[in-house]
Amino acid sequence: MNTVLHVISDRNRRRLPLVDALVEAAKGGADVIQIREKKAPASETYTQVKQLQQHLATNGLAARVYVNDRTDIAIATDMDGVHLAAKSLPIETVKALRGRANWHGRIGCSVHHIDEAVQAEKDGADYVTFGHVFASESHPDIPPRGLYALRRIVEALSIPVIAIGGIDHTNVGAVLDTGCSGIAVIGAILDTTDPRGAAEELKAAMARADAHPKVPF
Ligand SMILES: Cc1ncc(COP(=O)(O)OP(=O)(O)O)c(N)n1
Ligand SMILES: Cc1ncsc1CCOP(=O)(O)O
Ligand SMILES: [Mg+2]
Repeated sequence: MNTVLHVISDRNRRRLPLVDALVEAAKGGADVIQIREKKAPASETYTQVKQLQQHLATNGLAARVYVNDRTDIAIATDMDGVHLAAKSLPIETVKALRGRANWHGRIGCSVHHIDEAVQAEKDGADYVTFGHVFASESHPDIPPRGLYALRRIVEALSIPVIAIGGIDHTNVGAVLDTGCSGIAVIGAILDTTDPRGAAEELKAAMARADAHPKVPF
């Protein structure tokens, strides 16, 4: 069964212009591209999403596009999903908005502990992301939470669990061995001058892992 690769944008951790880097990642096999620009005004994120959607369509790329936090932009641009962070609207509220807008995107959220993960599933999240699993440049002051904690969350939940934090082609096999449904990365793809090659390398390592995700993403 396939596991998925999410690539998350970070304007401070990329070598190429951001949209170009994300399109290259999609060419290399990224399944989901998430626009995560916490400090950008709505109009800027909206424009970035539109550009990315257009470039993916022009290149015939099937990668799905998600946005971090901004349910309004997800609905306005008919995105494939929204990823809710700790300070985002509550899951139940976003589900209600989804229904009212007749939008069909998925709603995921970040969790940092098993209790939060169980609660997110109860609240109706379509998937959760747990991390950071390994040391990550994004969280230099917080100790990594590790593979054991990831495995416990996978075992406890019936929705897909995506792993994040410090994941690359050298350790992705151990991550997928937990039964999680996929991975999310920034540095392994964006912090390179060849995001396409890096995505291909990571997808090849994922394929070699012969993973058996508990649930498909
Ligand atoms: C797929 C995916 N997983 C995790 C994150 C991290 O979310 P973040 O915006 O950092 O959320 P909080 O840590 O603030 O709760 C993500 N963006 N995407
Ligand atoms: C946003 C986020 N949340 C937990 S770890 C992380 C950063 C992931 O980046 P990298 O893949 O470079 O460790
Ligand atoms: Mg975070």
